[in-house]
Amino acid sequence: MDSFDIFKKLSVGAKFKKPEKCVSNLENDKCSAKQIKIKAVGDNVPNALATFDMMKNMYSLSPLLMDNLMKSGYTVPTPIQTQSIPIMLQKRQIFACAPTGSGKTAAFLVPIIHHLSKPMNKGFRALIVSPTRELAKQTLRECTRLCEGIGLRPHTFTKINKDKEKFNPKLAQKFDILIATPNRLVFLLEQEPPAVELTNIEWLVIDESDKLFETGIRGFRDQLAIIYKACGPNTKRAMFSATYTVEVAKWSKKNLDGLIAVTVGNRNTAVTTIEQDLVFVGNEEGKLIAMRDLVKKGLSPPVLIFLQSKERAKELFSELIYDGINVDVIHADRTQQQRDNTVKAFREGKIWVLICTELMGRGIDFKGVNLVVNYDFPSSAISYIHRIGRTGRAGRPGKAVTFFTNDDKPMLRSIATVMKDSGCPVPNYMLEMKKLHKNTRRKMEKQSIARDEIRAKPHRYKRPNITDKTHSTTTQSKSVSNEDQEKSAKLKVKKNLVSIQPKKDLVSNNLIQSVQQEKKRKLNGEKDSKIKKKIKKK
Ligand SMILES: Nc1ncnc2c1ncn2[C@@H]1O[C@H](COP(=O)(O)OP(=O)(O)OP(=O)(O)O)[C@@H](O)[C@H]1O
Repeated sequence: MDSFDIFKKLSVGAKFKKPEKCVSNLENDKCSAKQIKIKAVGDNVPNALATFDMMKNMYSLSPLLMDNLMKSGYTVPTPIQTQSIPIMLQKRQIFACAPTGSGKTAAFLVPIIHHLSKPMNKGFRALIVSPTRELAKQTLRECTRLCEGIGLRPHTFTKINKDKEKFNPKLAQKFDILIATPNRLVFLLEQEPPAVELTNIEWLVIDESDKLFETGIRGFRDQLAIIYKACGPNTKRAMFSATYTVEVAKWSKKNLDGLIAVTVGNRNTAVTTIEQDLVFVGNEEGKLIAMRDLVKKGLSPPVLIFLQSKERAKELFSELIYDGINVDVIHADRTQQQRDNTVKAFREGKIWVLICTELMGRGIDFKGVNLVVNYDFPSSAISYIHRIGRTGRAGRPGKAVTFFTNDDKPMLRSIATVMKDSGCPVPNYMLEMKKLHKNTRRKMEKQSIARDEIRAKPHRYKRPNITDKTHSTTTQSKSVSNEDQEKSAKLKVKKNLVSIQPKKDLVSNNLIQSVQQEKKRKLNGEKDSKIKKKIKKK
């Protein structure tokens, strides 16, 4: 059996055309080695193509687009790309489900760029809807990279104050692809006259489709209905997500003519390259101790820590900032500019540990995140899959640690099941726990658990008085002199910096430089005033 036959065998349900030339080439070998399982259901499913060259030959992809793919380091299509690109190149509507970090963004961008082919001055001809502004900006970056030299002009709205938004429809003539959040788009569509024109949209992509189909008070679903209505009747639609929900599947089947549903791997499982741990921490105090324990044992930045609310994210930030960790926090209360700066600094390796909320749970592609910590237990298995999917992307290894307390036990079974399905060992008792009724589970998913404030107990960990000049991050007794406190603080900072020393091959030079700068700064005793300022700002 040659490599292509293996690839074919592993790709259950999809139709393949055996390539003439590339049976034994490296690209097909790579595909088969990854043990791909692709399922494509629909009438006349186009053949999955194992190389970009095959796509180029069969669909005349432009040499510029091919160059841009190579420049991005995309030498072999990922499994979702092998199947969804040909489907969209044949102008078929698609509902696609593929694991986190598996290259879904390029899977829809490549065919769209091919179809639009060149600028037309007709206004927006493709629309990509993303649930968050951070994800929209990231998609814009990838789109701009893939459009280089082709002349197509992608755009996302950047104005921060909605009242001041003066998006002139005439300006839209200069752009071809719009990437937007539903909130902003609906706001513009509801102006009198509408401030954005979507009648020329040929392709509409709903990224993170299951998120955008969630119901709520003026939920995404209502906004999507307004967006659909504003697009022309001949718009082709494509739905992409890492997780599958029956609602979206049903909706797509009913509303998308000639639909092809594509699933890569098993539905709603985590990526197998992520090592997953569940840690019982007893209570809130135990979480902080466990977190500090992780730091002590040595963290390999970049690290993402998820909390259930912005209030809790701020609280944890106020604790960890004293531990000499290069940490920052991102949540919806921060200004757009602050959020952008934080994301940029984390991407550049200037921040090692980023505390965040669900806002960063979906779609965000930070290169080489080594560890995801679920400080607060995720509210659903779907949320768990997306959160931990920020690591272990594009075939890289990653690690996820999830803390749980007695309060989290009702939801433990569903997370343990995800872990087991992705090949991680889990104690049997977790899998044997009582299964929640669907309605109870849904209710619980919508409510956040009321948790105690994140704050170290005074007898165990004395929070330093931030008005003191020489605060320490260690437990202090009243009798300890200022001099001793200062020494101890410096030692602690030094120890922490050593314990979270990053691995050279995994992080940028920037990161290493900032480790050294930080070390110097901390040891020079400049820490207090900066920390105070930082906390005030957040
Ligand atoms: N063909 C390819 N070869 C190598 N790397 C790729 C390829 N396609 C995409 N990537 C890279 O894989 C990473 C993940 O891609 P992307 O963000 O599109 O994943 P995703 O499937 O949308 O994930 P999520 O479900 O979390 O949104 C990115 O860093 C991207 O640059």
